[in-house]
Amino acid sequence: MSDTTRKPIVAVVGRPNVGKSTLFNALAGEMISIVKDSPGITRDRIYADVTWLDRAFTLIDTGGIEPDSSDIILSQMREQAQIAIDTADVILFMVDVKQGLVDSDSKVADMLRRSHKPVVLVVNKVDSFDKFMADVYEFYNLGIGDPNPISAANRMGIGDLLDEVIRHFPDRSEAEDEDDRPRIAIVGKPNVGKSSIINKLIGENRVIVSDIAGTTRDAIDTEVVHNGKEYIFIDTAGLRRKNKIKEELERYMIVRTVGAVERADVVVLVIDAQEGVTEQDAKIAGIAHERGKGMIIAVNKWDAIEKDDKTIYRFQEKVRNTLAFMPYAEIIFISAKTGQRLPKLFETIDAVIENHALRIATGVLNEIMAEAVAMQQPPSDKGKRLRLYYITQAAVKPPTFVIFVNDKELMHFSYTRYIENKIREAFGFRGTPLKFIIRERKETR
Ligand SMILES: Nc1nc2c(ncn2[C@@H]2O[C@H](COP(=O)(O)OP(=O)(O)OP(=O)(O)O)[C@@H](O)[C@H]2O)c(=O)[nH]1
Ligand SMILES: Nc1nc2c(ncn2[C@@H]2O[C@H](COP(=O)(O)OP(=O)(O)OP(=O)(O)O)[C@@H](O)[C@H]2O)c(=O)[nH]1
Repeated sequence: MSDTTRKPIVAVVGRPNVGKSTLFNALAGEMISIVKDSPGITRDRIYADVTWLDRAFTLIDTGGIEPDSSDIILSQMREQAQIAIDTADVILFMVDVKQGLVDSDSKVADMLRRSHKPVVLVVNKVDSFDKFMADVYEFYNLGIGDPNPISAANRMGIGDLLDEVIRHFPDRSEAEDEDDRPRIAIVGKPNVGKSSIINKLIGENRVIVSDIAGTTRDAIDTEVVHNGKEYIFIDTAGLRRKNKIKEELERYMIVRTVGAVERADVVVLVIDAQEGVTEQDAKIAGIAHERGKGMIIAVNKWDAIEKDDKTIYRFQEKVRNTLAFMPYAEIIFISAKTGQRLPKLFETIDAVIENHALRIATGVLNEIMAEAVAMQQPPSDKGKRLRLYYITQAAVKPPTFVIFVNDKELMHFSYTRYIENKIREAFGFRGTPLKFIIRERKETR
């Protein structure tokens, strides 16, 4: 059974105007796998899911704004590069053959080289290989390996580039047995209390806290031992920066969140009880939903608001409405300050980890489906009735089911949802999304 977590992350870094967005659009436009069931989530160009050959990865664009002085460009490129170093498995460093080699490129290249992360150097705007190849060689001076010439606008050289990128991905078989400790990402807007929660969890459990050796990225990973079990907490705190414009801050938040969520099994989305649930929270939740992660919504600072006996239900209803695309999410009301219900948070994390990796035997699944079909007749169209032949669980993390039917067109979303509800009634699966793949099989009788 396959485990569908941990897609590699590829981050694009480069000066303004080198063509990052153009490359992004070329890759995302043709190869993006669109996830259709996240209503209310607008996808901006900050990240995209890309598939090349048989490998899927998440592409992140760390750039965005157009500063006007070269000082600002350099400092912002450094920040972009740092984010890429922190979150990516492979960094695409993009330069422009028309602008040639500029000083800030060299400085960023030094930084990337020191990180020891795999870097793929992309030289864009090579619209004619004959004409510009001599200029491409100049970029060997950056000292970060072979330049890969492309023309993003004309979609030339992109296949070779992707081959090169994929070559640097961690080996799949190695990656699988590398580490089976559950990974929990703590995500949320700035200032909601992410660090406070992690500190409190660590404090209460008197644990070994270590910055796990290796790459810089892991510096934000914290090992926690609770009841004799080991967990890895992935922290996205510390995004508050001075003098940042709102859009820019939002981009950093999303990039960091995608990076953390991608590496996690379970996501704890922290919401500030004082502020209530917001669209920004929904955007962050959407990232976890699209990636099929286990989901816990922790409403923090519960100590700080005035309450009567209905407050909790009203709050819960608001969260459910705003995050209506993830009815499976667990909700818990906590206070990092007083420690209220933090032990419950650990219990919830344990339960969600278990549900996210739960496997159900095929025989039992088919019994449940047969019962469900008997209780509510499948839909029909133009005299043809939907028939459900067989169901089996094909994967965990998240639990993924394949249903074989006579005609895919007849399998309406609402009937799939009905089957899903029956499976949830039987097995719970609280806190985890379930995926359904509908396959057609010829009439057997
Ligand atoms: N000739 C040529 N022009 C290109 C190519 N790729 C992109 N451009 C042009 O370069 C300009 C900048 O491209 P963008 O993709 O917006 O660059 P960017 O790196 O995303 O820029 P920022 O958003 O400022 O970071 C646009 O005018 C593109 O049309 C290419 O392969 N050849
Ligand atoms: N009243 C109350 N205040 C809290 C609670 N948790 C955190 N705070 C306060 O909220 C502020 C932000 O807490 P942090 O833990 O730094 O929040 P964060 O989400 O890590 O913030 P960033 O680093 O910006 O991402 C601090 O002043 C905390 O003391 C809580 O449960 N109750």
